[in-house]
Amino acid sequence: MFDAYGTPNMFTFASGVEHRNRKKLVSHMYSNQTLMERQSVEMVKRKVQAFLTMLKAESDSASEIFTTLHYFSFDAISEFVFGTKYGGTNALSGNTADRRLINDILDPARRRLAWFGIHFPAYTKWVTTRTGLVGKMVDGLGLLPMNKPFTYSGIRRHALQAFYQHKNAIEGGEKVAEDTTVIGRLFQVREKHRLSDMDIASECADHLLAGIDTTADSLMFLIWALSLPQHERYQNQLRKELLNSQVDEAGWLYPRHLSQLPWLTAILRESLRLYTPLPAFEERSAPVDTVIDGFTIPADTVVGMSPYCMHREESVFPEPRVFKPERWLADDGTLLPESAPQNKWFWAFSNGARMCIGMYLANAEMLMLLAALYRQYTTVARYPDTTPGITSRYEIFCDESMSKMTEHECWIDFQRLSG
Ligand code: HEM
Repeated sequence: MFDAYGTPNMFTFASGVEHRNRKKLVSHMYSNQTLMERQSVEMVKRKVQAFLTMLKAESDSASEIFTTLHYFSFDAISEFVFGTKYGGTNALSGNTADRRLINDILDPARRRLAWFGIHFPAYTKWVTTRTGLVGKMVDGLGLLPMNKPFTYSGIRRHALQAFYQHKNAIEGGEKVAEDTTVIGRLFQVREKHRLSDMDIASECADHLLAGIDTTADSLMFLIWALSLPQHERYQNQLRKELLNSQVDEAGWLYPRHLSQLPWLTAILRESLRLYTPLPAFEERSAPVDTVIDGFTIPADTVVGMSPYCMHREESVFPEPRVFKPERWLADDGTLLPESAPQNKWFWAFSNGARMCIGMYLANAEMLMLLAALYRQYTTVARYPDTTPGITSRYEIFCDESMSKMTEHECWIDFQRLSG
């Protein structure tokens, strides 16, 4: 589904070898070590600062956090993939064209398109790629699962334009593609690994798309959950922990310390457990017969696991529908060890060879934003009886214990702490 410009990328390669070779080219850029050492941390700090500035400058509209957190994740991932000069966006600081690109994902018809893409891939590919007279006929006969423009088409256009800007700049002798960006890294290795223009463009577009909704939706559900009256004690606990933590001279918590703060990490884990933004079945198949736990799985059988189901396994997560961050803490208040069953069943970023490459980047964005936000603000859900809803593949995903839901909308009142 996420081929871009008709060219497969890491996410869509069916072959394990092609997938592995491509992943190796960029995986070190996404490692925790590299992210913490490089300017990425500074980039995330700038985005967090821009988010807080927007909260003050546009306090009315910034309260709708489905949208504003998309600006945050979009600006962060676009700079990580493309840098600041060509392709990095400025939605947080008010660039209207960049903000408009987010509208790309709002049309509910995208779920019908996703359903067709999964169940009738060949048909969907054919009808959605017709142009000219045939394209007009396909459209006129109502054969398209979704009216144009399709989901992500504006963002894909933006990514393609950024690719050509880089290419032209490099050919003109300009040094723009530093090795700190994904596109820079791919241009560096393109000769050795025989990457075509569209290989690079498709890979970059996919990383851009993969880093927007996921991070924004996760943050939205977390802030919403912490802002419900019944969870006030967790918000207070988090704030206490943050205000007691060491900060640098500019008032930032040290990024390396963030993932060791028990309440911050426990709240993030619990939110990703209940509200993982990709809850659906993750399909896998093997080219040879495989024996797992004594069961023979014939070659090419599609198997999979769903984070939604794994995260609601009652023997591991008692009262699975309840938001309980303390389930991630030991009796002495420290975080559970990595070997604890809860951690083994935690599947928000998947696992194995195809697991999320952006996990550490997403964690850095989420932890830094939450730490800065809850040191300065209290948050209250404006409609505490209403869950926000997001699009996950072809389902709407929301908190199923609430009777009301609004899709793509979440209102939070931010109150600045005095002092
Ligand atoms: C909270 C945020 C995120 C969550 C929960 C998440 C979750 C996931 C999951 C579950 C997968 C596996 C999907 C499958 O196998 O069907 C995945 C893959 C992937 N994610 Fe993320 N993701 C997040 C953020 C990011 C970010 C910021 C990036 C930045 C580039 C990213 C890039 C990718 C890529 C490229 C893949 C494909 C990896 C591969 O095929 O080897 N993700 N993600």
